[in-house]
This record gives sequence, C-alpha cells and structure tokens, in this order.
Amino acid sequence: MVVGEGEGERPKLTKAQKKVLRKQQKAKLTLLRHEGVPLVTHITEHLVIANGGLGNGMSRELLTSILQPFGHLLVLHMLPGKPYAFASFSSSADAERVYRSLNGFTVSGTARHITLYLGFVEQVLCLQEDPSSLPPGLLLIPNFVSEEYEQELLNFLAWDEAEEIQDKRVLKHRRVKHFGFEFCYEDNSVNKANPLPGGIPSLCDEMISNCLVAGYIQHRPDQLTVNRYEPGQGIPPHVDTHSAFEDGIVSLSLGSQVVMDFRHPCGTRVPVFLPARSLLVMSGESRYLWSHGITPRKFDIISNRLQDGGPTLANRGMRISFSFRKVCWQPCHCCRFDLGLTYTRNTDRRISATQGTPPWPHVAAFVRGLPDAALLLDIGCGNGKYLSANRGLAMIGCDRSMPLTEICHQRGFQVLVCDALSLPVRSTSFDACLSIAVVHHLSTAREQRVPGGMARVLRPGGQGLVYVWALEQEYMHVRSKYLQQKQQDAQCTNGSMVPSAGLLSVHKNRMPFSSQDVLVPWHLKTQEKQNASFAGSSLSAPDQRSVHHRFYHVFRKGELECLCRRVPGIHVIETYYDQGNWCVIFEKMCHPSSTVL
Ligand SMILES: O=C(O)CCC(=O)C(=O)O
Ligand SMILES: [Fe+2]
Ligand SMILES: [Zn+2]
Repeated sequence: MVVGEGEGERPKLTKAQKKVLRKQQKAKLTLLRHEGVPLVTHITEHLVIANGGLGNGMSRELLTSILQPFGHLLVLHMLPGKPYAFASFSSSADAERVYRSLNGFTVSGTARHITLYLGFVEQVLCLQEDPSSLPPGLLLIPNFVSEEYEQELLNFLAWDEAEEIQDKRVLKHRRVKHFGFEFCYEDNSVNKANPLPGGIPSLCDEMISNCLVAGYIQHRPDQLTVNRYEPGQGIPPHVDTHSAFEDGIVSLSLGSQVVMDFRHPCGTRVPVFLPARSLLVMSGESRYLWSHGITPRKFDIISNRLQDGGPTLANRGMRISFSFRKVCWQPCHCCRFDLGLTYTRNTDRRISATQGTPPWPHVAAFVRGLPDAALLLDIGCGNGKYLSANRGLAMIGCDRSMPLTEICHQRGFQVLVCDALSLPVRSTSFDACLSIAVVHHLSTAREQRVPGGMARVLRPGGQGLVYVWALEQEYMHVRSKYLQQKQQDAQCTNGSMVPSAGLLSVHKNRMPFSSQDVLVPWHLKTQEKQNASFAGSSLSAPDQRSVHHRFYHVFRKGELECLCRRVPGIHVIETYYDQGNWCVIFEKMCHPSSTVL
C-alpha cells in the first residue's frame, strides 16, 4: 500500500482531506529539511507525529493516551523544543491503524487545539542534538520513560543507611545497589558463582523489552547496578570490565540531569548531557574503547540551545541511574583490554594517555592483556620499551639497528638483528606480534610485507598489533600531542613543508602534514650524535650533520585497515586512533581461505 501519495485513480477528496494532505506534505518537508529524515511511502512500525512534539506543548502522557487505544506503543521519542515526536509500535499493522485513526486528528486538552499529521519513517531518529559528535556506538534517547514510570522505579528502591556504610568504604562518591549479580568494586569483577535472589526486578521487564525491540541491545540483561548520586558526587572515568559484561550496556537516568564525560585514549573528551528519563546506550567503541565518568560537581555547564545558545549552568539534583548489563559467561579471549581503571578513585583523573608514560599505554595494555607465558615477537623493538611491559610473557624483540638491540641486550631482553621484511623466525610460532611505528617508514610497495610477515609467524588465533603515524594529527577536534607541543611555532609559520632538493618534501616538525610521503627531520641531541647510525636514517646536507631526514608515509584514516585486510589469512578485529597514530589489531584465522606461507 502506498500512503499519502496514491497512484492511479484517486477518489475525490473532501476539502478537509485535502488540507490534511497539504499539511502532511509540509510536515514531510520540514522533517527532511531540519533533520534529514525522509518519510517513506510504505508502511513501517515507526511513525513521526508532526505537531505532537514537546515544542507544541504536547506532553508525553497526553500523546501516549492518544496513541495507545489504536496500537501497541513500544517507544515514544520526544525531544525538548521539537514540533514532532516519533512512535514505534509492536507491528506495522498497529502503526497503520494509528495512522488511519489519527492522521489529521485534532487534540483538545492542550493550551490550543493541535492537529496531528502522521507519516511513516523507516527508522526512528536518534534524538540527540548532534549525533555525529558522539563517540561511535553511543546512543542517547531522551524521554525514554514516562514520569509515572520514573516515579515507580524510584519508589521501588529502599535506601537503607546502615547497609551502605559498607559500600562507602569503597565508594566514596555514591551509593549503589546490585540486582541479578553482585559487582565487586575491589577487582571490578562480577560474582558469577552466586546470583542474587530475585534477579532483576520485574518492574524493569517492560523497559528491557523495549530496549531489545528497538535493537538498542542484543542480549537480555541479567545484571542491574543502581547508582545514586547526590549533587557533588560522581563516578571516576572507567570502562565497564569487558570480561565481566557483554557488549551493549544501557543506562537509564532518573531524577536529575547530569553531564557524563566520554574520553578517548587519545585524550579527546566528549561531554554528553543526560536529561532525566533518558536512556544511554553504550556499544562498540563507546563501550570498549572510550571511558565514561561523571565529574563530582554540584552543577554542569551546558549549552543553552533553546534560548541564546550560550553556555549556562545546570544545578544537579539527586540522580539515580539504572545500568543494565549482560554478564559474560565465556572466558574472555578477545583482544580488547581492560584499561585497568577502577570505580573507586575519588578524583576525576584523566585516563588520557597524554599524561602517561610509556608513550602508547594501549600498546602496553595489549601486551599486559596476553595470557601468561604467551610468546610475543616485537618487530622493530627499538630500545625494548615494550619488552618489559609484561614479565609473564616470553618475548623476543628484533630490530635492524645493532646499537638498539645492544641496549635491549644490556637490559636483559632476548633480541635479534634483522629486517622487518624478512623475519628469520619459524612460521606459526608466536601467540602475538607487535609492529609499532615501523610500517610508516616503508614505501607503499613494501608496507604490506610487515603485516604479511606477522601473519606468517603468528599461530592460528594469534594476534597482531600495528601502529603507524597518522596523517590526521587532529582527531575529534583535539590536536595530537605531536602538534600540541609547539603550538606557538605553528601559529607563526604558514606552511608545513619546506622544499627539498629531491622529490620528497621535508616536513616541518610539529606542523600538520600536508602530504603523505615526507622526510621528517630528526635533530640529534649531542649525546645521540655518536650513535647517529642507529635509526638507519639518510644523512642530510654535510653542513647539517646533526639533522637526519627519515622517510615516513603517514597513513590516512582507513588506510592501515585496508592494508591489513589485503593480507591473506588474517582478519581485522579492531581499528582505532591513539595519539596521532592509526592502530589495527588483527587475528590470524584458524582456517584461512588462502594459505599463508
Ligand atoms: O550513572 C551512570 O549512568 C553510569 C554508571 C556506570 O557507569 C557504572 O556503574 O558502570
Ligand atoms: Fe560504567
Ligand atoms: Zn575481552
């Protein structure tokens, strides 16, 4: 059936019907222009209700009572200030019934009469102000539950002061209750052996079903943590233990609004405003790679979009959140690593790697996340920075620089001198393999040989981690440390390249790259001069003996992943950006479609 745009012979329309069509057409254009959401001409489970928005003075309660008699309403999305709402029904037949009954329907009981115009949409618009600025995998659904339901959930909880003294030893900044399974904050684990009697309160069933139906989560949660924050309290930045919980965590905010900070390992911070009764869905990168936390404060600074758009203060009240998670029953073999952040720190410490040493904490975390006695090969190990990251492993480093391997040797590491393009080690022998800041020194034709070599030496199921320098030294509006170090320099120089005699340009340090293939000057410090040969660099002009030019091919977003995907016998598990680098984690397949020699 075609809705609103009938084909062929059309029965004569009454004046009123024509008006409805006209208004519907107008609403369609508004929605498309303002939100980029097209109406569709076939029937779906989802309706947009023009004039049924909070911006029209329509309340959630009233709209619910209007819709419900005609179809089983699953989710109603309303956004502050917007002149429309979205409704999802349990079937397209229900949505069709609602459409037929309510398109052009005039509502009394509001300040003025409101006529609703309905249309079908393929998908419900994810109602945040700027979805593109949220961390990947993060969804925010405002007005996910009604005020009545919020009150029911709040009334359900009894907060016993005595019982909480125990929690307070660990959690200085908030109170918690667990359902389904106890969460242990001392080691961030879940007590899988002893399920709590009663499980998740049945009061939550409907809400959980709505999350599943809407596709926000794939697994029915079996663990619920309720956090209660007084104004001034917060939760330290953390990543929910990946080995304890599956992907897909939903958190319902009740009581007061709050700003939750999401942080990427490269230091990018994305504050996300969580209104009361909104649902936050964390999956993928936003669940595993980004940390989330709430700074202990009595207020938040938010942008006041409805008025002048400038920043304004929002005082916090008491906030209670319901976080639903699915306990992970399989032992964790994945490549992702817990960031080792805890729930119990009482300062809002940045996990940003910009403050940390060693320079790439994610590499160290990958190494530390490997099982005991795993055999690891670090290709291009340099002075052995990562060879000391996990003493429980058997690690072998290799580098083509003899002086660097000597440093490693002095540090007690097992190392060999070799070329990354021809590794003198047996095939399928390593559990894990690193190549940090190596591939970007190779010309395009040879780049693939490094992940190719890693694929050869890894055992099936073994994992490789590759880091290369990124062309993009600014990500999510944050400059990499490389650029940050000398911002003043950058401001007084125009170009990022200086011409060189050869074909390649010489990159100007601390500037954005303007080409992917560059020579990067390396200024030797006095004590390094005598070891100048160790990076295999090309010597520059004789009068500049202390400056060496090293070849770099800096990688564009997606380029390293593409390169790795072309290597037979491996599959890419994760790609991320870390402090100005593109990073890929891959795994050697157990039954590769093509043989790796
Ligand atoms: O309060 C919230 O919304 C989040 C709570 C949380 O992140 C947690 O308990 O892991
Ligand atoms: Fe969390
Ligand atoms: Zn894992």
